[in-house]
Amino acid sequence: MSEFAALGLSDWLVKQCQQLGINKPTPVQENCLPPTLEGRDVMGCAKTGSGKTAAFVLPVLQKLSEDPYGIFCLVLTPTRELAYQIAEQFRVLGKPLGVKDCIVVGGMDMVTQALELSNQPHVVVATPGRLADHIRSSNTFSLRRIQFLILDEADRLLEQGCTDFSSDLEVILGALPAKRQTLLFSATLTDTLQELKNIALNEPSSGRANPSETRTVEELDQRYILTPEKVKDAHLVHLIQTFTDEHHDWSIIIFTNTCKNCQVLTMMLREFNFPTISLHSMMKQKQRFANLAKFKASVYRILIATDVAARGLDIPTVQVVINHNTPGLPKIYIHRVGRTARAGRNGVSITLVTQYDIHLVHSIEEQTQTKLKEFPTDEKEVHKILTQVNVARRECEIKLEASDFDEKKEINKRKQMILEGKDPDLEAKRKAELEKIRSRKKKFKERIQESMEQQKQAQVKKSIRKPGPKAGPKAGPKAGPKAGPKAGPKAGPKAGPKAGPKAGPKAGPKAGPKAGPGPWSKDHIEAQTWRMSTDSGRHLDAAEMGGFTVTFATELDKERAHPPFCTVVANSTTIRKSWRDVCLTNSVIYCNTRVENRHIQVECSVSSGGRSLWPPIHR
Ligand SMILES: Nc1ncnc2c1ncn2[C@@H]1O[C@H](COP(=O)(O)OP(=O)(O)OP(=O)(O)O)[C@@H](O)[C@H]1O
Repeated sequence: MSEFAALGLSDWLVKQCQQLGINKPTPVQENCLPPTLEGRDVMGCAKTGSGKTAAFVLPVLQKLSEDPYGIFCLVLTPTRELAYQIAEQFRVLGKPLGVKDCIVVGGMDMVTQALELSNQPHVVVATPGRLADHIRSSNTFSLRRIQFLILDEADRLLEQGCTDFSSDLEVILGALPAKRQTLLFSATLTDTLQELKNIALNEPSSGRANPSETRTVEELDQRYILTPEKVKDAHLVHLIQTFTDEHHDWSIIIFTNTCKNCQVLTMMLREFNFPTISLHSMMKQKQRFANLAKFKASVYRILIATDVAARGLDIPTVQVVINHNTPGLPKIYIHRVGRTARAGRNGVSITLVTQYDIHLVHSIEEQTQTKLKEFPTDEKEVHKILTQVNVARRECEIKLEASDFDEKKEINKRKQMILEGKDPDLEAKRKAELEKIRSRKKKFKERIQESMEQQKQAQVKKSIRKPGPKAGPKAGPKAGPKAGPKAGPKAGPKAGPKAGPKAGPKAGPKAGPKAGPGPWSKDHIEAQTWRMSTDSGRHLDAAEMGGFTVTFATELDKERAHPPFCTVVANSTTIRKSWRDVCLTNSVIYCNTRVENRHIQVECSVSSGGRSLWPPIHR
């Protein structure tokens, strides 16, 4: 007797399995088949590529063959591609039974789906959003008699990721009978265990093989490459070149974090003549299916995808998975790398890690209980192509910006809002209002910070003015230590506006009256000068070169329309600098003259379009 038969599977199904090369049950099938056939709820948690789909398809088909009617079974899954893959398994394994299935996913014609649903299919495979739409809008079908509810990638369906299924699930669960069998499957069930148990209603049998073992398969060689962000693409091109040179029949999936990045990388790799195709949620559904079909048929050997392809896809030819970005969550990593090394085959995963992602690698290693090994690369070769690759990428980015990619994104967003019953224009208005409030708050905060900074600087200035050993003999008779016992307290905090003229022998008439107490007075400039000198440890040099640090970027930013000019008078020499120069020198204005004394007299003003901008109080 075959091992499948020993688990309680009917002869016709055992034969069907054998025809498909499924001879010996995998551990998850061994654990899940008997309780499902007994009528119990089941939670099947097993590694990627371990045959979880057959673990629920086989018992459902057996039960269906005993009492066939429609709609008998509902399978929910997070992605459209996965829905088609599951439906195919029902069709292939249930061929002798003539199983009628119906796929209900977004991006496809709703009327056709409604017609198919009303024809009482045996099995409905759906993504939650579209099925909930049908339940809300139509009464031509009923899910009240279903025997099986299956949540594939159950943890994804329950978590609140970028797509939140919770409200759709509520609608769907409300349309189902309480008396049913619920089967929950994923390679990463642990995080959402309690919610899953609630959905299962009856205490579910756990189909987990061994909870303490590693969470990725042994056949997977898990590697990483530590790289600076800007060398990442060169590493990617080099890796693909190496793999395609060495293996003609290998397929590669590259995961990246955004649709735009996916598109840019696809364009860039095509520039290097790699047969590349993409899969992301901003593509039309028909295009998504077509691209996946071409990749499965090895017409294209490289698929660049977002996490829309991270779960469930079963493509045996995939030998390599490259993570162009390190996944933020270990479970996303587990699913991504699980696209290779499936059903006992070998595979390699390579994660490109920047210095900022090292902590992510640590948590991946902790969760998977596997240490990632470094992938040996020829750095010299990578650096040889660095400029070429980065230029190609930039060109592709420019091309994409020139296309209507961002516009399409907006249109898709609007469509999504309309589907969710929201008014896109109203939402846009609300968003703009929110943005205004946020920016007002931000400006307010900045102003407070600025004034605090000014207060601090004023204090620094006052403390500098205190006669100390550094002000020394050059600071003039009154400010220096020789000024006698009274010099200290007078030059101290109470010295205020008078500190300017008394600070040194060259204080001169110009500096005197204008050196008011306000934050934008030239005293302020001096304070800044001193602060910069001491901070940078170039106390004397800065003064000798006549360098003055002036902090006015926030004030000037508002005036970009008329490029402002900055006029500095240092020891009677006037220099005029354009705003651009000031920017380029990091707000340090350098005088042309060599200054003999550290106590330089400075006047600084900034004007724009004939108007004086700075300092606002004194000029
Ligand atoms: N008992 C078996 N013996 C050999 N191959 C099997 C067996 N059961 C399933 N398979 C094959 O293993 C492959 C992976 O199966 P499946 O897609 O169900 O994995 P999975 O556990 O659902 O993976 P994932 O977690 O990535 O969704 C399929 O190609 C399937 O046909």
